[in-house]
Amino acid sequence: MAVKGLGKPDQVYDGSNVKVGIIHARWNKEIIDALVKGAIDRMLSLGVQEQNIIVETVPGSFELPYATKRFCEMSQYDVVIPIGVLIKGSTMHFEYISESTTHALMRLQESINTPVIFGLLTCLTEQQALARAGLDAAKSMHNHGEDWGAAAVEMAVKFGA
Ligand SMILES: O=Nc1c(NC[C@H](O)[C@H](O)[C@H](O)CO)[nH]c(=O)[nH]c1=O
Repeated sequence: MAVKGLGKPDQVYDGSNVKVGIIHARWNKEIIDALVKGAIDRMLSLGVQEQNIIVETVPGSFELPYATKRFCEMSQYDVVIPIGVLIKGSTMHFEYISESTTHALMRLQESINTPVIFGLLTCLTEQQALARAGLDAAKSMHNHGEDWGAAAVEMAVKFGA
């Protein structure tokens, strides 16, 4: 039995009154699109209304923190899901973006007083990223976007402003 992971949800949360913002990067589009679809499909299955899921895009993951902040200043959301896919290249670019973006997204919650779901994949290989979007041939992992959608509904219902 797998130990790692979220396990069965402790409760199913009703998303019918939840308004969600998804801000996603456009780097690594095939993987991004699968993650975004996974998050949306899971939220719809939890009762979130389609018109209450607002999607915006940015060029890359480094733009996510600022865009998420402005997104929440321009409209009211119960929760936001920044989504990005970072894949290690041959330089230190990956490390600097991963570290700075992760810390910025964590800190952002206090300043916007809105739950921020961590939708950043930080992968050492393309194969790792494909697997976490449910796109690898072996279907070795589930689509992590589904987890982010479920977390978004729970956080909005429990702690939404
Ligand atoms: O370099 N690799 C990646 C990347 N770089 C671009 C960066 O986020 C930003 O958009 C530019 O530096 C301009 O500010 N952005 C990603 O989302 N994934 C990557 O794997």
